[in-house]
Parts: sequence; structure tokens; C-alpha cells
Amino acid sequence: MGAPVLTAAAMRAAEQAAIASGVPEYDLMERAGATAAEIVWRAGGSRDTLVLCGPGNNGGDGFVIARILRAKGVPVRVAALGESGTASSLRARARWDGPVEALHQAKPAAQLVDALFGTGLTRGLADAVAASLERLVGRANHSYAVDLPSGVETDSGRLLSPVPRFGVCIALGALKPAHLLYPAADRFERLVSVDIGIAPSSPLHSLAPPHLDAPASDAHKYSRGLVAVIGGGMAGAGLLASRAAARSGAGAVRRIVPDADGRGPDAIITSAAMKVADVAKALEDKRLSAVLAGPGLGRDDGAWERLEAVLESEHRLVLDADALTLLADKGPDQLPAGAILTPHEGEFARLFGDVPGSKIDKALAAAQRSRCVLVYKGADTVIAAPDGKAAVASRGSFWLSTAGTGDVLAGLAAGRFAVTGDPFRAACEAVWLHGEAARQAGAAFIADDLIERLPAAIARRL
Ligand SMILES: NC(=O)C1=CN([C@@H]2O[C@H](COP(=O)(O)OP(=O)(O)OC[C@H]3O[C@@H](n4cnc5c(N)ncnc54)[C@H](O)[C@@H]3O)[C@@H](O)[C@H]2O)[C@@H](O)CC1
Ligand SMILES: [K+]
Repeated sequence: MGAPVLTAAAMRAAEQAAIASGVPEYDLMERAGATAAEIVWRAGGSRDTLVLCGPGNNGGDGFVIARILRAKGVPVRVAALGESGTASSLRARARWDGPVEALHQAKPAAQLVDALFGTGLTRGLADAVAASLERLVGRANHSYAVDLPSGVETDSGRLLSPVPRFGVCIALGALKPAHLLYPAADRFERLVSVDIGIAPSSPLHSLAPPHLDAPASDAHKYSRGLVAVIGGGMAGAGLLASRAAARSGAGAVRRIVPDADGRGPDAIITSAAMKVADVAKALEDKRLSAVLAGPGLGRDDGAWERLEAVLESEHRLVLDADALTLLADKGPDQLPAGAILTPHEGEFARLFGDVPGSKIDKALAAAQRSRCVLVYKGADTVIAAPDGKAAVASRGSFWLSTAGTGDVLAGLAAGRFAVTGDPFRAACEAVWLHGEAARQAGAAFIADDLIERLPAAIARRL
């Protein structure tokens, strides 16, 4: 499992639990401030520093940071936005014995620490405040956002007002959704998460690198998982998916397509299934461990009939692309429980409509409604299970925004589903391997290049 991700409310509850167990609230602020100050100090030594402090506990952290840096000999100035309004922030401010400037009059410094707002932000910053922040961050050579960049909404990652781009974001106590969800996750270059002595637990996690197994000594191609990919009019998409499934660690891949076109690696068996009855017959094979439908399936009546045969087959299913669009048209109530669904934003909206909340909330609601594992794709991909657990993959390669990468992911998900039999685990493994293959591929790659890198990505996690 990755690092726990806590919403603002969950973070407050974790903080309350720590306080109830005997840790004074102010101690948490001192720890948070001291740890953040240490990070700034190690990176920057005695650079000229400006700390911006807001009215809440985020501002309190700022006063602690300023005091500790100054005690180390760093030239520190503090600029505050109004008076401190919480008991702990008042205490932290009282312990700062330097002057406090007004934010709008503050002069820039080489190093900027933003402690204006954190998880308590409820609305966008006033225009003048957002402008000051933008000006001061823009003029600094090094900038740090304490807990969150001021102006982002903790639970959704939305920008409530314009937010400049920081060098480092120091997440206090636990990650929040805004550290992983875009656009907020793009408002800093580097993310550092620090322990402040509370033990957060959450059904939400950042996506962790998987632990994969090499085949056992008695393994054979069927025990390792036989994957069927149901093709249609567009052979290329189905081929990409089939080739990804073949390099996913599964034992064998079979393409079931209208015409046996002889394309693809020799290791992939291509069977011609002209009629729907032929598809149904091919799906009677009890050795099948997972079936993928969608990439290149088509959207005509013939495609729907082929998909119906898949839905009736009772195999482990991965549904992507055209399969999702067809289901959205013909009735989302036919989504088969226990499947993996891999929609992008458009497909998600077609299938589930306008679901309220953050991307995580949306994915969880859709998973619960469909009783499927959702892989809600994008620069931030959310994997959600019907039981309420979710993993968020973020900060991956933006070069993945190219044709065919979704087909590769779908094939990989089908392959991992065939290997593991567990849809949530398979989806997490597939998303991680896909991201790792992209990291290894570097820049300007095409979807085919990802497939070549899957064996190396798998080898890293054995
Ligand atoms: N939860 C925890 O365990 C800990 C939290 N700490 C810090 O406390 C922060 C949360 O503190 P708070 O809950 O006090 O919240 P914030 O300090 O983020 O800000 C809340 C204050 O700003 C006001 N406010 C909200 N939006 C505003 C806007 N657009 N313009 C003007 N005022 C606005 C609110 O009414 C409230 O007074 C965290 O981000 C973190 O930095 C740490 O001190 C230590 C431990
Ligand atoms: K902040």
C-alpha cells in the first residue's frame, strides 16, 4: 500500500485522535513547523527568507518555521495576513520576537515560505492576496508551500484562486487529495511528506509500486493466465491491447477477431470469429482467466452483439473504450459486477453522468454503483473499488497523452487480472507498470514503445 491520503475532515479527525491520546495541539504545530524548517534549512542554508503567515494554524506553522530558521542564523522576515485567529497560531506568533510586516507591503526574498492557508481554506484568496502571493513566489529563487499551496482546495485539487507554482510542497502529517489530483498537483515541482507524529489511516492511498511474483516451478501457460481480447473493426487498438496483455506476465493471449488477419506476434493466437455465435463459442473455453473487450471493438450493432456475448460469459472482464460507450448507450445497468472498467473522463461522464465531488469521490461512487473496479484515467488516475478503497496515481509522465496508451493499459489490466484474479490489485499493478514503462520510455514515445518496456518494468518489481 502507498501513503495514506486524508481529506481535510479526515485530517482533522486524525489530529483530534492524537490530541485525545495526550499530544497537546500546540505540540503538533511545533513538530510540523520544526520538520518543515529543517527541510528548508537543509536545502537553503542561510538564504534571505520571507515567511508568509495566514490567520489559521497554517500561519501558526509559518511562525514556528520563521522562529526556528532565525535561531539558526537565517535572515528571516515575516509578513502576515491579518491577525492570528486560533489558540495555537496565537501561541506560535507570540513566540516569534521579530517584526511582522503586512502582506501587501512585503518585499520579495530569495527564499519564500507560503504558510497562508492549508487544509482550512474554504474559498479562494482575495484578489489582492492572490496577487501578492504570485508576485512574491515569482520573485523568489526557491519557494516552499507549507502543507498545501495556498488557494488549492484540499479535497478536490481545484484551484479556488490563481496559485503560483512552488518549488517544493511540504505535506504535513499525511498526503491530501490535492497533493495528487490536478490541477493542484501541478502547482509544485517536488512533494515532500513529513511525519508529525500522528498515525493517519485511510481507505485512500497513493499508488504504491506493486510486489510481483515470478512464475512457480510448476507453472504452465494456462496456470499463468489465458487472456482473450475481443477485437472488432479497428485491428490496431485490439492488437496494442493484445501485445500488452502478452507482456503483462500472463501465460497466453488469444485474439478473437472477425477476420484472422495474421497480424501481431507469433506468440499471440488469432482466432477468426465471424459470427456472434463464434465469439460465444470461443468464450466457452473454461481455461480463460480474463477477457478484454473494448479497444477497437467498434460501436455498431455487430459490436454490441459481440459485447453482449462477452457480458454473458461470466469470465473476469476488463471493459474499455467502445465497450464503455456501447454500455452507456444501451444501458449502464448492464455493467457486469466484478469487472474492471477503464474510462477516461468522457467515457466516465457518458456512463455515470455528472457525479458530485472530487475525482476520487466520483470514482468511488461509480465503483459502488456498478460494483466494479474503476480505473478513472487521466494525468491523475484513480483506482476505486466498491468496498470504498482507492489508490491515486499521480505525477506520472504527461507524454502518456498519446494515441493507443489506453489500449495498452487495458491489455495490461486484463493480463494482470488473469494472473492475480483480484480486480483491484490487478488494476493497481497495471496502472503502476504502465506509468513505469512510460518513465522508462522517456519523451515523445508511442504506445508501442511502452509495450517493449513492460518486461523491464515487471522485472523491477519481482
Ligand atoms: N491537522 C493537523 O494535524 C495539523 C495541522 N496543522 C496546520 O493547520 C492547517 C490547518 O489549519 P486551519 O484549520 O486553522 O486552517 P488554515 O490555516 O488553512 O486557514 C483557515 C483560516 O482561514 C480562514 N479562511 C479560509 N479561507 C479563507 C480565504 N479565502 N480568505 C481568508 N480567510 C480564509 C478560515 O476562516 C480560518 O480562519 C494545516 O494545513 C496545517 O498547516 C499543523 O499546525 C499541525 C497539525
Ligand atoms: K500554505
